[in-house]
Amino acid sequence: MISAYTGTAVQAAEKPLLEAGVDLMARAAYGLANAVLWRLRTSGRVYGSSVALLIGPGNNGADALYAGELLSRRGVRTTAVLGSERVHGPAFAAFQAAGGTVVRLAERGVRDSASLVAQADLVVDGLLGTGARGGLRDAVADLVAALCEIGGLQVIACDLPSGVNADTGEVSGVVLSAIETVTFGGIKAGLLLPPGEGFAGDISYVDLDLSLPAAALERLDQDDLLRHWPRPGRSDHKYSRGVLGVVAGSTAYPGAAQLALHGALAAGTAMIRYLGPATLRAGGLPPEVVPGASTVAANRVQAWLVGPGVSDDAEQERRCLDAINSGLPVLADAGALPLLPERVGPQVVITPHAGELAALLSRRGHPTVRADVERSALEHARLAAQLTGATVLLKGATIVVVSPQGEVHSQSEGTPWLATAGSGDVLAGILGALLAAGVAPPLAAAMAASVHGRAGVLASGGGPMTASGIAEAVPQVLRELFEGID
Ligand SMILES: NC(=O)C1=CN([C@@H]2O[C@H](COP(=O)(O)OP(=O)(O)OC[C@H]3O[C@@H](n4cnc5c(N)ncnc54)[C@H](OP(=O)(O)O)[C@@H]3O)[C@@H](O)[C@H]2O)[C@@H](O)CC1
Ligand SMILES: [K+]
Repeated sequence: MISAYTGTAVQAAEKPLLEAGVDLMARAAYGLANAVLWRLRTSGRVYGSSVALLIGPGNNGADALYAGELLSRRGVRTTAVLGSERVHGPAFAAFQAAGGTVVRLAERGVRDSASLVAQADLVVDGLLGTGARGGLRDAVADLVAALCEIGGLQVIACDLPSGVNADTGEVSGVVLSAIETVTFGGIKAGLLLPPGEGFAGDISYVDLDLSLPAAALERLDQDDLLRHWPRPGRSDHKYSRGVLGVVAGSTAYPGAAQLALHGALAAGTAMIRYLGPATLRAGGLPPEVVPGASTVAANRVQAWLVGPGVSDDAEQERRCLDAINSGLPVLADAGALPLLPERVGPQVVITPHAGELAALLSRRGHPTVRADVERSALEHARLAAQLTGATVLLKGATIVVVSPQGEVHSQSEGTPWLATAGSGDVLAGILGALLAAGVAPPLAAAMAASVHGRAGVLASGGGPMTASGIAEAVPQVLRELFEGID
């Protein structure tokens, strides 16, 4: 499990150590300098290479300056570009004493400073850290915009990319994309949330031995999947492993039902009862799927998966609603989302993409557009969980899961190739399988996101793939997971 924290929590945990005289900044700077040295070494040389340091007014800038001091002493040509009048005095003095060059943005101007920075082998972003309020401003924002336009820079972010909110991953204004973020004391939640994660690159962690509180966000790893993924015991039979009821598809969208069913079967559901249009029941179903009784109430199942491909079909919509109101664990996706009652219980999971989440919030009196959700995903997913009472899985390159109790997970094992029609239906199937097997909604949602991403990577192999291919790859992902386990 990877745990991540708010900036405030990390700062609070630093306080007692700082009061006891522990030089945390020296440890942070040492970690940052080592990351830079490693990058320089792997790209050819340390001695005589050049590093530009972008320096802000606070302790984030101080970390970068102290790292610059260490780099200068190793023979690196360092240039600090001071973004503001204010700078951490002792760090600045140490940097200068080690022979670093200083450039003031206000004197040198944006264009000149940008071309100077762009000539460096590596750039360290020490403009803003956990003390930031909002994004980069004024000439510093112009400098970063100019650097983004030049492009191709090798940037290492100090603690977090400046302009990314440490707690939420929200991005304000312009942000330099890093190849690596060296983060101190605790991984900041914003580094594992969209859109911030997209700017962070690889995350390196410098341990400061802090006593941290409960995590603000958790990300499952391979061990968590192995520990929690349901596996049949010797005495299990097809009913005891959990029966999934599926309400999916319509005459207009038969494929979505197919993909959701494939996803659920691939993820290990032993018994599926399907409710849908006669045309689909008559021959278009995978042979393993059992046609269910026509009403929701007449089917004995442990969980429901409703909504994929449901469109303009009153009978299917009635079934979706009955399933949502059944009190059983239920995953409501796609066509079921507009049918969601005002409040539901915590056994309900909804799986919107950004546009669907915006529509859901707008229907509930919070006018929202897709771009709002994309800019601050966590905030909007959290609001939806609070308003509906459901666990929310927000789809995207980084998937965010928020439970109505406020638990937050994020997963990003996937590949951009996963953005393909039907991919979400397969995800719904995987998640439905876990709910039917009795896994609690937030954990089920995070595990489904993880396995869906891994299956996408396997199916893609670096190239295009189909949604069916994702479902076909799921058993292989699980086989590799269980390898060596009895
Ligand atoms: N304490 C320690 O020993 C350790 C600290 N650590 C490091 O410290 C970092 C946190 O340091 P920090 O609290 O100084 O915050 P940071 O973000 O550097 O600067 C805040 C300054 O910027 C200003 N400002 C705010 N928003 C702004 C904006 N949008 N645009 C422009 N300016 C803005 C704000 O101004 P003010 O609020 O005073 O007006 C304030 O002066 C943390 O990320 C980690 O790197 C680690 O080394 C571990 C040990
Ligand atoms: K930074």
